[in-house]
Amino acid sequence: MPSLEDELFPSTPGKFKIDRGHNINRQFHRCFASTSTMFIWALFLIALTASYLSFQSFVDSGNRYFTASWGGIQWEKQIRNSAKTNRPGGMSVLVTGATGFIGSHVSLALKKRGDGVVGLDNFNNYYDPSLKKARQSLLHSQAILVVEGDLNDVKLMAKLFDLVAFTHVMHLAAQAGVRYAMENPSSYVHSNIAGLVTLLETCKSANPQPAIVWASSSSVYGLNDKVPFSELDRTDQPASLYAATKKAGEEITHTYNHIYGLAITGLRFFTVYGPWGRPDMAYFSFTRNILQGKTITIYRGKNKADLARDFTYIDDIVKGCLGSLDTSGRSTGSGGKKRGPAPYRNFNLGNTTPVKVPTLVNILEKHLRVKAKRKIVEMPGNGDVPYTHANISLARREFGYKPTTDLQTGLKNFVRWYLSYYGYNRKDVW
Ligand SMILES: O=C(O)[C@H]1O[C@H](OP(=O)(O)OP(=O)(O)OC[C@H]2O[C@@H](n3ccc(=O)[nH]c3=O)[C@H](O)[C@@H]2O)[C@H](O)[C@@H](O)[C@H]1O
Repeated sequence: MPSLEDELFPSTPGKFKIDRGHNINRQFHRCFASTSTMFIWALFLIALTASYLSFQSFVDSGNRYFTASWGGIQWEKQIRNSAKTNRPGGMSVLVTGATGFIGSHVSLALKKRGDGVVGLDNFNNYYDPSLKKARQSLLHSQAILVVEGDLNDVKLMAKLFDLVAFTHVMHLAAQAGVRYAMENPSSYVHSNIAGLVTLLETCKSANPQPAIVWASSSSVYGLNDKVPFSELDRTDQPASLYAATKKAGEEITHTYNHIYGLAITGLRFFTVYGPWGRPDMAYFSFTRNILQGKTITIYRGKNKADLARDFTYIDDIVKGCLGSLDTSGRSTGSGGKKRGPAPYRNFNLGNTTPVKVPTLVNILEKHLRVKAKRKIVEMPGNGDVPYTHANISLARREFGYKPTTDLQTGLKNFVRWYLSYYGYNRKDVW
């Protein structure tokens, strides 16, 4: 069987071998053979160049043939339909991370009140992608299209803005998780830094420029020990790479606001929980392990102090996101040029009531009616902070943010969802 190399480079001299017995025709044959050889070689070179160029353009078309499923007239129509608003003065919002926990809830809430929504998500496997697919089905049932693609795909991002004049971007796509940053640091740089910059570059060039609301994190307060955390407190002591990339995001967004006139709001979320939540988070994995009779590990801080979090319920966070979008103000630039100052804001979105982690476990035990097997260990030095506590007066003043769900109620809703989603019969548990 000929190798690929043999096929690409056939042994041309053999093909034009001259019969040495025909002397009269020798000159003619030699001449003919050399002309033909040159001709064949020329053809061959042209063919080779053409194949190289077409291969290059195939590769250049953004790897999308290999990795993503977007493009085509039908797809473009679906994007435009999904982005259509259904109320006077409605927004057209690009939601990144749309099949994530917060992204799916915010997308549904926007659609429900008549805003147009186009989702974007790369469906990565940081946690079970089937949960993301299930959230996608939910969005699909409400006529929200989620494009499968990566923030770093410059061509896709530009295409989306070619198709729709988005008024707002709700940027929730990120590599989440505080402790995972020690396992896979580059994924944080890829999504939270490079992906953010690609998004901002796209938004800066868009005409009109959208206003941007994006997910920062309570983790930016890092080792700050002044409580409750206020937006005026220092955020220059991150305790994890995750926190450092979120803090960097705040600095990067400030730059784009300053240079290009993009209206930008950063939301510092405080340990968000609830139905359709993230399986990597403590309340979720504790629930799974308690139900499976497995031991849960509870971290404890210095001097045996319990860790505490300002756990914030998803519905309150959704209200905060919508309030931020509604008050975002407008970007002022066009054609990549700033035309005047635009709003730049950062808000805490927390619950204002920190709860100790062992108390969270007590509440789960009560709702699940199963006793947890607990193992208490010293907090490993992997990026955790001992406690978080939000001062939310700024968000309250700007858009009336007022959380109303306590941890008891929120976890009850979560447990109800968990049991039904994973097919538990209540009798199995109680
Ligand atoms: O507010 C944020 O900005 C972040 O919130 C969330 O981080 P955290 O507050 O660390 O939440 P989460 O992991 O649920 O741990 C909760 C508590 O359980 C403790 N914890 C955790 C795991 C375990 O096995 N044992 C344990 O005690 C643990 O020590 C901690 O005290 C998001 O994940 C993050 O993406 C980001 O959004």
